This record gives sequence, structure tokens and C-alpha cells, in this order.
Amino acid sequence: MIPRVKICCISSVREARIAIAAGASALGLVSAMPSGPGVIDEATIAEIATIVPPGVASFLLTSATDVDAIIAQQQRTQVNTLQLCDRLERGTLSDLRSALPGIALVQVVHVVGDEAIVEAREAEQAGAHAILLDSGDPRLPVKQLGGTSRRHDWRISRKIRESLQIPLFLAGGLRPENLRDAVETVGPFGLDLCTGVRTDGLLDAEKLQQFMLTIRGLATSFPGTYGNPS
Ligand SMILES: O=C(O)c1ccccc1NCC(=O)[C@H](O)[C@H](O)COP(=O)(O)O
Repeated sequence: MIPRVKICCISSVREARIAIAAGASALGLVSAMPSGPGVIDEATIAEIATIVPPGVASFLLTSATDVDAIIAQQQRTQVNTLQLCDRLERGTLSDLRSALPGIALVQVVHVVGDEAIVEAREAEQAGAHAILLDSGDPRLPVKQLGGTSRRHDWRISRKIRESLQIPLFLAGGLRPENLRDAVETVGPFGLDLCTGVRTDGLLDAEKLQQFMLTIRGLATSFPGTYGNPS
């Protein structure tokens, strides 16, 4: 299976069109965060969401930890996928599923150590449709919830992938040069990247093209990347 590609930190309709034309399966739209380079305002997120065609997912990245606030964000922006970059503190994934049928829920787990394995399993059991592994650190005084351009320990990511039945996205420091290693080591359902396809903060069509060509050149199949088919 060739992994899906999610291009994150999309900052304009123009960047969205570039990513879609290059073959991205999903676009990441980053709302207010405690830190990071990719934040845009909600009006722009809503504008971009309107031009995303069927078959391409529009992910709203949120740092909110209150279910009611997250529901309100989805209603304002009309995205089809919510990426929860932090742990919920008020309400549950099950509450979100009930309130927003048809909206996919992707729980981010930051791989800081082995405890991420349990965290990912708990999110699956709580109702996440997919898990996204990233390299932030929510324990810092100013939380890092993504956009770090750092890799984490992909051996832990592989263990997590093997323990899940739901799709796994891998994020954090991905670029054309380490793509093969990432896919062979982790075997993710999808790859998510922000800084690796940007130059001076802007989406770089050439880097993106290089990334997509490298992905398509990966002829190997990776059994088990989407649970167990039985
Ligand atoms: O980019 C940000 O500002 C950001 C801040 C907080 C959460 C997520 C953020 N970016 C979106 C992503 O999820 C990135 O695609 C992901 O962290 C990978 O980023 P990178 O390592 O730069 O490829």
C-alpha cells in the first residue's frame, strides 16, 4: 500500500490548490495554537474548506480541549475532519461522534516516550477514527502541539501501528530524503508534513513534487498498515 499524503499548514486557497493538484489526500488547516509556524485564522480555514473537492479531506487542527468549543469550530469552518492536537479535558471523543456524525476524528499522540503506546490505544478505544503520531511536547510550559520539523523515535511509532486497528498517520520532520526510511520503519497509513515541503514558510511546488514522486516510486507493499484485513 502506498501511504496517503496529508499536506499540513496550508495557508491560502492558492496553497490548497497546489497541494490538491500534486495529489494530496488531505489538507491540514491549523487554527489557534500555543506555538508553531502554521496558524491561520478561522475565516481563511472556512474559505479553504469550501474549495476542497470530494475525495480530499479537510483537517481542522485544534488545540481546544473542550468538546463544545471544538463542535463550534467545526460548525464555523465546515471542515470534514477534526484533528485534536491535545488531549480532551472536557467531554469525550464519543460526545464528538454523537454531536458530529460524518465528521472524522483524528487524535494526535505526541511520541515523547513509550507511554505514547498506551495513549494511542486509549484514543482508539475512546472512538478516534485515526491516530496521528507527531513530535510535539504538550508537557512544556508553552505547549508544542506540532509543526516542530523534528523526528521522534520511529521504533515506538511502529509498535503503535502494530497495536492499532485504525489508520495511523505519521508526522514530524518528514521530507523527501527520509521518506523511504519512515515508510519502511513505521508502515503508516498516511504521512503528514508541513515544513519539509516549504521554502521560507511557503509551500514549495518543486519540493512537493519531489516528495510525491518519491512516494509513488515506493513499490514495496506494507501489509498491516490498516489493521488486520481478516
Ligand atoms: O504548524 C504549526 O504551527 C502547528 C502548531 C501546532 C500543531 C500543529 C501544527 N502544524 C501542523 C502539523 O500537524 C504538522 O504537519 C506536523 O506537526 C508536522 O510538522 P513538520 O514536522 O513541520 O513537518
